[in-house]
Amino acid sequence: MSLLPVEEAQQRLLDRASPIQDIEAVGLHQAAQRVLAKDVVSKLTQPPFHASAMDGYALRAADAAEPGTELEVIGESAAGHAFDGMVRTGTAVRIFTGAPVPDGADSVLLQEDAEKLSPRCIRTLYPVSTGRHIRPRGQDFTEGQTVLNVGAKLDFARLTLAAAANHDQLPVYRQPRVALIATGDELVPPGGKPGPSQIIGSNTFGVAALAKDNGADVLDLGIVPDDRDAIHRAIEAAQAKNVDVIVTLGGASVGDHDLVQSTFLAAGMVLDFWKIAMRPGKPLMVGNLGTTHVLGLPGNPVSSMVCGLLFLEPLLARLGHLPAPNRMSTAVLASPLKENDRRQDYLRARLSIGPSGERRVTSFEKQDSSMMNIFAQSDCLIIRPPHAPAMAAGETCPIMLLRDIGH
Ligand SMILES: Nc1nc2c(c(=O)[nH]1)N[C@H]1C(S)=C(S)[C@@H](COP(=O)(O)OP(=O)(O)OC[C@H]3O[C@@H](n4cnc5c(N)ncnc54)[C@H](O)[C@@H]3O)O[C@H]1N2
Ligand code: MOO
Repeated sequence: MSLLPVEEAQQRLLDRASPIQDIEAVGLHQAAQRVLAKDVVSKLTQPPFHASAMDGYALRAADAAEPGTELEVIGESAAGHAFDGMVRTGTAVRIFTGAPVPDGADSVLLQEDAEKLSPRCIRTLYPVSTGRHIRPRGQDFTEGQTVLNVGAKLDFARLTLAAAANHDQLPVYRQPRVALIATGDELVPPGGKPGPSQIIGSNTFGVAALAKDNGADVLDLGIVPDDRDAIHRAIEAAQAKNVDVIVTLGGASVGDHDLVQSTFLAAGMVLDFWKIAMRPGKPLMVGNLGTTHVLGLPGNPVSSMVCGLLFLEPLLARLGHLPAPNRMSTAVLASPLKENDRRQDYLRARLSIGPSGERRVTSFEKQDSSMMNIFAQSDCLIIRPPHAPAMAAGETCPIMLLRDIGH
């Protein structure tokens, strides 16, 4: 099988994926960052009454046209406690922010603009115009109005609007369910004391975090040894949970102990493609087990992270009705790059801001795909297309952002 170009591999993966249609109703706290499955129609009008925007006095603007007018204070309207009388000429009602404006009043005079002569009498110091400091009923939205559309991701602002529109539950699409299976006899979980020839199985945590960032519900099936039966049991465990995606970590290459592909094939997986013209990440495998997407990520930590960014992230976005995060940008090279070979290269690199405010990028000298320390220090990946010619410092190159500068 020849090496597949990255973009073609991404397209083939996405062509097979369709957004999840299952809908569930969840409480508002659970709804944060989820995607709306139906329009949200307001159940009430907001504000539900003409409301004061300030602390002061509700009155008739005509009474306050001339500063120095004395008005009788006939009552009080506070938030949650309306005044149910009528404001007539020559009278005012003490009012507080958020309180209903009493009948008859058409404006609110700031308390700073009034002199309190006695508990029942004020003198106006400034004129006030009609409607001043009053939030009209329905100014924000009205009952029956569509305030949010299907497909909206419920960020903090939209969630607050949905709550204000009197919804305590919201219909959202089911999150994509992702099972993670790390394979390798050498792997032990973090926190213990690795024996001779053992290393820490770390990739799961990064891939899980990336999947969660992209809206997934993650099931970590732990570490399984390089053993067909053990891998098969993990596949069955994933299937029992009806996951949408199974991600394996390691065992994707061609060694005698790389058993992932053969075990999945024996379990019925239809292989879509294997081996991509990219570095790192060449042995990436993609297939389908029934309706479940299978992503076999290489074991080298940087390879699995880069494959996660390039393949798992857009897949989860598609399944979850979201646009894939746009990580693409450009930067000015701070140091030259040599010509590239046939694999699309993703060079770990650091960003800085140049003297004219331009974004400058410096690639790390060492690019070994096992080096997580360098990857974690990288702000971006410089993209080097297959056979890209050498580039001089000062030229602009495409990059893929890993995080915002300074984070
Ligand atoms: N003869 C060839 N050998 C290799 C090729 C090839 O084309 N021909 N490809 C190389 C490339 S490129 C990569 S990438 C690796 C990936 O191989 P595998 O996916 O089979 O990965 P493993 O062999 O299982 O592991 C590689 C490396 O990563 C460590 N590892 C594995 N899982 C984890 C984990 N969950 N957390 C942390 N580290 C992990 C593992 O111990 C190995 O050191 O194959 C090359 N070989
Ligand atoms: O493609 Mo591998 O991921 O170079 O180490």
